[in-house]
Amino acid sequence: MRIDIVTIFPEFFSVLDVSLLGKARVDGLLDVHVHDLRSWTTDRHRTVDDTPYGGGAGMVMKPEPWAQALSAVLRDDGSSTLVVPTPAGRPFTQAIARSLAADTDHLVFACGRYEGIDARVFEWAASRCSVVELSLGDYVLNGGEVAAMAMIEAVGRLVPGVVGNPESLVEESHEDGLLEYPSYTKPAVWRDLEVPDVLLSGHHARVAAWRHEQQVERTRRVRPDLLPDDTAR
Ligand SMILES: NC(=O)c1ccno1
Repeated sequence: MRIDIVTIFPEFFSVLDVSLLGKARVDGLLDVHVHDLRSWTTDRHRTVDDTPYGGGAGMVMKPEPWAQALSAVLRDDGSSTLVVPTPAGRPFTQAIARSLAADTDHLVFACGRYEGIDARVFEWAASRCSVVELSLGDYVLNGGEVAAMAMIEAVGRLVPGVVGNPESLVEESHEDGLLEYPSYTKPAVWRDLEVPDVLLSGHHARVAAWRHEQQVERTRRVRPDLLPDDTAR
């Protein structure tokens, strides 16, 4: 999978050189390129923003640098997906992460700052690629970079080969519509707190049943909204 990121803070994404995603880049599983939006400005001050039409506080990102930048990174065949992290987007979920990891091989992240990017950029881009506006949650960040980083990690880790043991991707929160069960490791007793006996029983069927019960109980307690209506909440 190729990932292009357009931002005015390219240094923000140096973290993509470490850990699993960093190794995936070295292994050629992820091909990540970070671009400075200001590379596509033409004035001495490398201006990327201006005052909003209609008035209001803050500044809006100018359309032309974005159009130049996206023209340089979007594929000509329309196969790119432009991801716009924004609080005004659809909620980013594990299902969306799975879909992006499985169905796209080129993601372009447009990281806005200030009050956002001139809306015409996305109208223009929609004739050249799929445009998806996605929100990390119902809160506002100072820009799209933190959200893009989270989305890149959530999608990148699902690309085959990035996570060493694919089994570890299966029993995770939201993979089956439930929150994950609690996990334990040695010692069996720690500060007078014991690991549940069933996990020491070696009885795989009982362990599996207990873990599912824990998932349902935790989901009912913490995220009842995730449970189907016909499940007793
Ligand atoms: N909630 C979000 O995804 C977001 C992106 C930029 N600011 O907030």
